[in-house]
Amino acid sequence: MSADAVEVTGLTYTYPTAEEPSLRDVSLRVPTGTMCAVVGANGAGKTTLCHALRGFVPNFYKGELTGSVRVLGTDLAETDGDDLARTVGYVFANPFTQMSGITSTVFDELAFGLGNLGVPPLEIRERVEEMLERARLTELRDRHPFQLSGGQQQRVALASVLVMNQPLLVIDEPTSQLDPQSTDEVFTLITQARDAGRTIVLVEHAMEHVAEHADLVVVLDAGRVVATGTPAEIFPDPATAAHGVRVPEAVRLTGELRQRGVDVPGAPLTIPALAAALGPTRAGQ
Ligand SMILES: Nc1ncnc2c1ncn2[C@@H]1O[C@H](COP(=O)(O)OP(=O)(O)OP(=O)(O)O)[C@@H](O)[C@H]1O
Repeated sequence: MSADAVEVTGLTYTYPTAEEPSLRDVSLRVPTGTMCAVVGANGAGKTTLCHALRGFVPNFYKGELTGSVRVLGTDLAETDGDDLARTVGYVFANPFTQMSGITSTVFDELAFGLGNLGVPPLEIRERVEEMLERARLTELRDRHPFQLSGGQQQRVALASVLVMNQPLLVIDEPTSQLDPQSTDEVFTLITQARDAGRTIVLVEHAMEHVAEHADLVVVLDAGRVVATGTPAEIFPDPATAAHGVRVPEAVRLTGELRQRGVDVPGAPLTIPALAAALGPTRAGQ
């Protein structure tokens, strides 16, 4: 297998009803076992890029696509839907879209995809029980998925994909409806998946978490990749905010402190790192 789980080369894509391309000559590589965050302003093309990694673009949405998308070394143009379902797990931004719509409990919702993949019933039970536990969903196991709150549905949607163990996970805004504690928990689950060797492509607006956990950040602006690098390379660069990306609070505060003449060493990305950079005496004053 290639060392890169994702290799996108010269990808340009236009939706059937659109006049302009939503992705323009996009090239990017995501090494296997890493977490890549895709960031950018509204309409930059983040979801469209996610769709391309799962083949929804152009197979479902149609439209015009040039360039290539390779996942785990295979060109998606030569892969059928069943193979892709085994290879790429996809978490939609709207959990309602994710729900199968035919199960009546959270337990069955988590089991649904495994059943479709032909996993034996005993193994399904074990894997679902373990996932419910890890995702702190055990208390909701007998509830109807449509009777849950938006945030609870979002956690169920993520868990129903994580339980399938595909090697590539494409996750579109998994924390948009979550409170801070649930957001932390979701990042724990995602980083555990990465640390277990799975590759993650993530669209996320919680930049503190992106800064702390992502290995790679790709900045999109009007369908183009305008920067790629580590969080430490991307966030302190003034060009990033100029592309409409909200930077972590620590980066903004560092800028303000420096404008006021405070010497902040390094490029802290998180509040604890900023406090540490300021040193025990100053932080304690
Ligand atoms: N089904 C569609 N048909 C036509 N145009 C579309 C379709 N979906 C998205 N677009 C257009 O493609 C561009 C990129 O949209 P996309 O949803 O990928 O951006 P995004 O970065 O995910 O935005 P957001 O942060 O608001 O979710 C936008 O100009 C949007 O209007």
